[in-house]
Amino acid sequence: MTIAPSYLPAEHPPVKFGKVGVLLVNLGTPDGTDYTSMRRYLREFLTDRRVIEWSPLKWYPILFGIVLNTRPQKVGKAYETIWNKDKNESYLRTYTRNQSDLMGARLKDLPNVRVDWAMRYGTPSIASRINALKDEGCDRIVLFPLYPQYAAATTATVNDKAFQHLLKMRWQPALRTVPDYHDDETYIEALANSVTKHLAGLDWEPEVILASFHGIPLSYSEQGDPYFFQCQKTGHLLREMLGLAKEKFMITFQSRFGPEEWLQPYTDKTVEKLAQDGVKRIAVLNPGFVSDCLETLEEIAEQAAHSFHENGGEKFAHIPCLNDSEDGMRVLEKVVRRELLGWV
Ligand SMILES: C=CC1=C(C)c2cc3[nH]c(cc4nc(cc5[nH]c(cc1n2)c(C)c5CCC(=O)O)C(CCC(=O)O)=C4C)c(C)c3C=C
Ligand SMILES: [Fe+2]
Ligand SMILES: [Fe+2]
Repeated sequence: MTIAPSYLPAEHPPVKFGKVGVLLVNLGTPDGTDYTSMRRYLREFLTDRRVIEWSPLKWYPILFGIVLNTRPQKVGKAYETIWNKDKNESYLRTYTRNQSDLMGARLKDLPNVRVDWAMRYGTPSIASRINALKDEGCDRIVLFPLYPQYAAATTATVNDKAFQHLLKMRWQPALRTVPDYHDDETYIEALANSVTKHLAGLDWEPEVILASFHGIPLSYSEQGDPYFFQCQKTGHLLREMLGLAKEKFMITFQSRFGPEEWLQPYTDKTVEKLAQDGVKRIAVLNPGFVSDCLETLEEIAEQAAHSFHENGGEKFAHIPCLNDSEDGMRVLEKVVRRELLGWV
C-alpha cells in the first residue's frame, strides 16, 4: 500500500506501508574460512555480553590477547571441512536462506506478508534486513529467533539486537518476538519422524540414541535460564513419542567453551564412555539446532564419530537436523502462522 496523495503534499515521495514482515534469524556464520573472516565473526560473537557474561575487564585481555589470535586459524580449519563448496558458504547460511525462500512460498495465501532472513553475527545483519522489510512497506515485523529452546545467549540476544536497531528509527515497525517451541507437538513429531526415517535407512540398530544439545555454562542455568529444563522436556517428549526405554535414550550437552563447568552430561565424555563400556552402535541427533552447522557436522558427525570408533565403538550415525525438509518447514510454518494471528 502507498499513502494516498490526497493528504500528503504533492511533492511528498510515496510512502509504503501496510505489509507484515517475517524475519527468520539464526546465530551467524563467518563469510569465509580465512583468518580475517573468522576473526571478524568470532570477535562480534565473543564480545556479546549475552554470550560471555564475564566482565569485559576480566574477559577482554583473554579474548584479545589469546582467543582471537589462536582460535580463528583453528576454527577456520574446522569450517573448511564442512564448507558448502557449491555456494562458497557455510551450510547454516544455505539452510537459513532456503528456509526463508520456502517459507515465502508456503505463505503465498497471505499476499501482504514478506519473508526474509538474517544472522545475529555476521551477514546479513538484523538491522539491514529490518530496514529492507521496512522499505518494502512492512510496518509490522514478526521476529523469529530460530531456536526451539530459549536461552539468553541465543534468543534474547537476537531480540536485543533488533530492539537496539529500533532505537535509531523514527518510524519504527511494530515488533513481535516469537517464543520458544520446545514442547510443540509438530516439532516433536518432526524430530521423531526424522529419527525413524534415518534409522530405517541403516542396516543396523543403535543400542543407544543420544539427543545432544548445545551447552551453556552451568552458572547461566543457576541464574534462571530455562534452557536446561526446556531441553529436558524436548528430550522426554521425543523419547516418549519414539516409544524408547529410558536406557536407550540419553540427553547430553556439547560445544563447551572455556574453563567453567557447563551443563552436564557432556556429549564428548558420554560418547567416549559408552564406547569404553562396550556399547558398539549409537546414533546422535541435535534437536536444538534448526539447521546443521559447524557444531553438528564437524563436532558430532566428524569428531564424536571419530572418538567413538577410537574407543572401541563400531557403528555411529549422525541424524541430520530438520534443515529445509518438509517436516522441518511444517514446524516453522506452524509457529509463524500462530504468531501472525491478528496481523493478517
Ligand atoms: C560461551 C560461549 C558460548 C555459548 C554460551 C553458546 C551458546 C549457544 N550456541 C548455540 C548455537 C551455535 N553455536 C555455534 C558456534 C559457536 N558457539 C560458541 C560459543 C558459545 N555458544 C562459539 C565460540 C562458536 C563458534 C565456533 C567455535 O569457535 O567453536 C553455532 C555454529 C555456527 C556455524 O556457523 O556453524 C551454533 C548454531 C546455541 C543453541 C547456544 C545456547 C543454547
Ligand atoms: Fe554456540
Ligand atoms: Fe564446537
